[in-house]
Formats: sequence, C-alpha cells, structure tokens
Amino acid sequence: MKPRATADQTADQSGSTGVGPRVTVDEVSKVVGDVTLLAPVSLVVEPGQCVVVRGRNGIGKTTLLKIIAGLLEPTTGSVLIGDRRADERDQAIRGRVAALLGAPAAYRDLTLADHLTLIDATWGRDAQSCEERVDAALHQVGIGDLGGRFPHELSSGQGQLFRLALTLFRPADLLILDEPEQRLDTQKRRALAAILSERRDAGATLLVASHDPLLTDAIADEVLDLGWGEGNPEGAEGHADEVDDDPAGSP
Ligand SMILES: Nc1ncnc2c1ncn2[C@@H]1O[C@H](COP(=O)(O)OP(=O)(O)OP(=O)(O)O)[C@@H](O)[C@H]1O
Repeated sequence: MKPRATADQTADQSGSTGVGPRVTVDEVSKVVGDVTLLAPVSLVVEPGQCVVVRGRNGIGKTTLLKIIAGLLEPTTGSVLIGDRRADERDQAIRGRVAALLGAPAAYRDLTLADHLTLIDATWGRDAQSCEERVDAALHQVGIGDLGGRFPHELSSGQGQLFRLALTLFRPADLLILDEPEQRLDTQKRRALAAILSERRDAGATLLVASHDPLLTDAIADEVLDLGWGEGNPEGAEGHADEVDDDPAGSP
C-alpha cells in the first residue's frame, strides 16, 4: 500500500489539493446510432489510488475518460465523483478535476509561461509568487528553458510536455489523463511516471489511459482492461485487476 495524504492538506505549487475523491462508475456505456463506442463498464477508484485503463485501439478508453470527466453524457449508467454526478458544468467538479483529453486550448500570441500565468490568475493564486510557480512547473516537466517560446515553436514531444504542464498546474485532486506518454521519449516517460507517482502519493486520485507498460508499472494500483479482441466492443467486460495480474496478450 502506498503512503497516503491526510485530508487537511492544502494546495501546493504542484497543483495538488490533497486527498482525491472516490470515483464510482456504474454500468456506463456509450452508443451513437448503431455504433457502440463503449460497452458497459463498472469501476471504483478509491481516493488516492491510480487506475490505468488499457485495451486495444478503438475499444473505448477515451470515451470512458470523457464520460468520467463529465464531458460526455453516457447512454447508460452513471458516474459519481465523490458524491456528485460527473458534470464539468458543476463548479465543485471543475474545482477538483484536471483532465488531459486531446489538446487543450493554446493561444498563438501567448508564450508557454504566459499560458501558465493565465491559469495561475484564473485560480486566484498569489500574484507575487506566480513567476516562481510557473518556472517550477515548466522545469518539472523538462521544458524549463522554453518558457519564452510560443506553442507553435515546439516539437511534438515538447508540445505534449507543455500540455501536461497546463493540466498538472491547475489545482486538482482528480487527474484524468488520456495517453499522457504519447510522443515522449523514454527518459521523459520515466520523468512523467515519477511526477504522477508523486501526485498519487500526495493523495490525488488518478485515472490514466495508457499503452505504455513502463508508465503502467510505475503508477498503477490497479489496471482496468477493456479488451484486446478485434471487432465490435459490444459485450466487453471491464474489471479492475491488481496491477501484477498482467493478462496474456496485453502489451
Ligand atoms: N464521435 C464519434 N462518433 C462515432 N464513433 C466514434 C466517435 N468517436 C469515437 N468513435 C468510435 O468509438 C470507439 C471508441 O473510441 P475511443 O477513442 O474511445 O477508443 P480508444 O480506446 O481511446 O482508442 P485509441 O487506443 O485508438 O486511442 C472507436 O471505435 C471510434 O471509432
């Protein structure tokens, strides 16, 4: 069992706000027309635990994370974040969930540091110490020397590190990350694993879709396999396994 934070922790400069919520996913599915995007799945992520979701391309990982983040209405079932229904329009949910699901909005005329400064101001943090926090956040993900660049001046891997910085910087005790390792080299994936482990050990709840065994081994308390077979995902059963139970055929 990993060390867990106490309930009275307050926000620090990493964006952590203390003990995360329990996430309860009950028979959630998504169907559009006659296409099943996600077959019914149930899952409980305990506060301060990390569940890695995996499965073949197109099985529904991103769809599941979008539903849990409250960005997408499920066709069946329900999701609770703590005791509240997952809905990104709910201020209480917005205040505790940071999600990296696709590319967040970036502005051509703002530098990387400007973007983080904007987030800092949005969340009402102390303006005097903002520069220090921004600098630390960029350094944390390995792009400390790129604060003066514009988003379109980054390589694809640097762009991913910037998106991670944006996501990790805002206050949150529930992190929902869709393939955060994409485009990163091995060294950066190891660094990412260390950052996410630190957030989890500080009490945050994590839900991460990933194809990366390195990241999964480093951060997962449990693994949810949505399935590996070809064809329509109809009938796939999701269940969380202890991380050591690596099923045959999985990467
Ligand atoms: N807007 C949409 N309308 C119809 N089908 C969609 C839509 N978005 C995604 N899908 C389909 O839903 C299924 C699940 O997609 P999703 O992106 O959740 O899969 P995934 O497991 O995250 O895949 P990957 O590993 O490739 O990222 C796929 O078969 C995809 O083609």
